[in-house]
Amino acid sequence: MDFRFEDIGPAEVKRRISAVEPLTESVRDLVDAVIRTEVDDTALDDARRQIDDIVARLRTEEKPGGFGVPFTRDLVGMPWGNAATGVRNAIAPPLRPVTHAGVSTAEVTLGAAYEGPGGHVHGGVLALLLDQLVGECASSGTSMPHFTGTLTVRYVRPTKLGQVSLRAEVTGTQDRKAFVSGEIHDSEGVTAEVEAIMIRPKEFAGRDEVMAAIAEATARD
Ligand SMILES: CCCCCCCC(=O)SCCNC(=O)CCNC(=O)[C@H](O)C(C)(C)COP(=O)(O)OP(=O)(O)OC[C@H]1O[C@@H](n2cnc3c(N)ncnc32)[C@H](O)[C@@H]1OP(=O)(O)O
Repeated sequence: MDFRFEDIGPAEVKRRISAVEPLTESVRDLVDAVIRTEVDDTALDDARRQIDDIVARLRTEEKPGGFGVPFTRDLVGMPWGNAATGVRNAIAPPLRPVTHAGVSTAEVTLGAAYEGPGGHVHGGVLALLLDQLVGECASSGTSMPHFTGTLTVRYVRPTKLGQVSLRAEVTGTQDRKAFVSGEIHDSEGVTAEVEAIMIRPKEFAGRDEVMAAIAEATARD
């Protein structure tokens, strides 16, 4: 598992997010524009050249592999490359889950980039968002990371592109397992339901073990 530690606090986290997030939003907008544009072939080719120049500039300094999940000195995770929530990831819609009293919720707008059946959301995207939400729900309930063991999605009916809301709740626990139920709604009601078995890996017996795993990974870097 790629854990790292960075000796930074909330002000530096905020600065880094505000520096990169506008770029992520612009790239998300770019993805949408490439899908929907009706400009001619010359304009498409011109756009490609300009984008290739920008990519080359960004790649002059880059990390190997993925972004990983660095932790701050307060043990706050920074999963900024995460496919569902990452503040650096233009593929992420992004999902912004909020957990209160054991219930996780999120509202997100899914546009052209998330299409599967015409005018409707791709089933894999719905599974991605539900997976993330049940993960955050199980993990925030115990303040310990839980990974997805089994995720069962029932697609009730097609989900219209546009705004959707998600909800997840822990329905039971047994040793290192948390059982989580959830659902997705579009403007006309429930479109998908999920049942998940989330598991806290045995190496994470408590906060001390998580700290040790982060320290070990940081020392390896
Ligand atoms: C805040 C963070 C939010 C992140 C959200 C992101 C969610 C994700 O996408 S996580 C990525 C996808 N998931 C993974 O990659 C997980 C891959 N699998 C694993 O790492 C391991 O198999 C793991 C951690 C799930 C279980 O391993 P381990 O801790 O060794 O389990 P093990 O000791 O064999 O079994 C413990 C219990 O879980 C059960 N179990 C094990 N695997 C599964 C499974 N896949 N499904 C259901 N139950 C399982 C066992 O039967 C056992 O139950 P019991 O105690 O009743 O006998």
